[in-house]
Amino acid sequence: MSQDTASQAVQDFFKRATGSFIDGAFVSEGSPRDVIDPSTGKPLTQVAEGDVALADRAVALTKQSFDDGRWSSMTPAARERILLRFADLLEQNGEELARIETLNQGKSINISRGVDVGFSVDFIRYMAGWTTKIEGSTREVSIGMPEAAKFTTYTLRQPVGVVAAIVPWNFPMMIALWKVVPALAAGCTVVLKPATETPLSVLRLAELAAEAGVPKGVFNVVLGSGATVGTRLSEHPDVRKVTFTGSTEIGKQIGHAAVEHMARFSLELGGKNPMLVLEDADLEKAVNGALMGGLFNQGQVCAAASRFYVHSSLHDRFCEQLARAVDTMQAGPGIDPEAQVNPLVSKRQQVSVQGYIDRARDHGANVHVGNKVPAEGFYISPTVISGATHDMEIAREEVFGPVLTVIPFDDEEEALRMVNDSEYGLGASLWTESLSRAMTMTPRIEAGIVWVNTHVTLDPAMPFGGVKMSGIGKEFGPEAVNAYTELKSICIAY
Ligand SMILES: NC(=O)C1=CN([C@@H]2O[C@H](COP(=O)(O)OP(=O)(O)OC[C@H]3O[C@@H](n4cnc5c(N)ncnc54)[C@H](OP(=O)(O)O)[C@@H]3O)[C@@H](O)[C@H]2O)C=CC1
Ligand SMILES: CCCCCC/C=C/C(=O)O
Repeated sequence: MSQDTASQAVQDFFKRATGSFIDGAFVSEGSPRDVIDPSTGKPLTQVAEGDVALADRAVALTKQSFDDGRWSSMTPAARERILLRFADLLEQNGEELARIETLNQGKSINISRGVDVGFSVDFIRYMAGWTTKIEGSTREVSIGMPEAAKFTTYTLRQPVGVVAAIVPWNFPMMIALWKVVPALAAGCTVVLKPATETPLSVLRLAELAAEAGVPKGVFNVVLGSGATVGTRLSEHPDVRKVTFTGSTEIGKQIGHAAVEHMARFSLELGGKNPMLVLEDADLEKAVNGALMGGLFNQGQVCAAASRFYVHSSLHDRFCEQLARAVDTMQAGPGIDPEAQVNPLVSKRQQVSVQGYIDRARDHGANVHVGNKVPAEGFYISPTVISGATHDMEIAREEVFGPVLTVIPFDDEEEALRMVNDSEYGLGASLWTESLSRAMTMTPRIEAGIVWVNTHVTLDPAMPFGGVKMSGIGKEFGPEAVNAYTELKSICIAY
């Protein structure tokens, strides 16, 4: 698709996408809301937001589409073919989707093309394969009464039913797919609520899923606020599984609401992800890793590196090289592929991140602010903080912005203690040239994923999800599909 065609396709889509996508069509009723371009702060388009009544209607249709078996009773091979077609359509319309994501979220078009679209296409193809590989097992049992009857037992994995997916604004389309595709692969039907700020790309996804052959009503998108639509979806008695990515605070509320009706839930929550740079690390690799792991998507990544424990022999050079790098980065809208610094998603996020930086300065840390950024739009210049201590807010709380906080250490045991001294446990990285140190230290780090000499490297086959306050459950791999199934035991006497 040429750039001009893609640009025209985006404008046509803005006209069509008037609101939620339910039972195969856009719904225009509801309260109008401007969708903002973060690079200007001005409206891109407008959508109608739904309310509790629309959420109820969407759940009812999603339940009907599960109960009548239009999806769950299809053969696994037929579902797999539809999901593969969905991946093909995403790829064919990739430039349009990437533009929608960049215009709405603010991120670099390079990330939208390579990650939000590119990774998603690979992810769907990987997950489609599991559709035909969902397995139970036979079990040898020792049940008594051998003279009266013999027994055979086995397990079945069956789709859990209606899934509610509630997703954030940092990777609106990709994180939605991380939930919708394994759920569909398992035979579930899905109602999805995007973040208020970023409703657009998932609406286009829903259209493409329908075009690929996902039957009407099997994948619905309801727009609306977290307080109304989000709360209703998480407490709705017909929802059998809630899957959420976002803040720990809201994750806890969703977990409590789901437990009220014993719905299953998975929570992919915040992080305060450490990068531990040992004395023998390759400094250049570690600096590049910090820039990538900490500033990718303007640090609006749950697994972003945000606290850096660096051996004191490397600390000053590490900080200097980070500072030099941020001083040269050019800011601009995400749609400009040359711009290395892009706006954050919203004014709210800009204000929140700036607050963390200002308070770190007030608490006595050294704050090095990078190259200047435009006054219009929601920009924050990449910032390197040194001279902070491990107990300061900036070293403990999730900032979710382009802020790198560097803390020196001399003793590896003390560094490991600081790494683990966090309520979070999503991702962590260890930087060392010693295989032996890597093998010894990685099991001791409290995180769902530990990288060595890399950070935020993901693959659809590698389980992803945190420990402690970073969440419950895993995305990716066969674990993700199994998380949308119930395991049933069958026991036959004969
Ligand atoms: N793990 C991650 O990837 C993410 C972590 N975060 C962290 O959270 C901070 C705040 O971001 P924020 O956008 O407020 O995150 P939230 O957790 O509030 O939002 C995530 C999603 O949950 C919805 N939601 C909000 N309240 C409820 C509710 N009571 N019941 C059900 N759903 C709800 C939101 O809807 P709505 O948009 O309408 O409020 C959105 O769709 C960030 O600074 C960051 O630290 C944020 C996003 C992603
Ligand atoms: C595939 C490269 C990076 C993806 C980043 C994923 C972030 C997830 C999240 O914030 O939840």
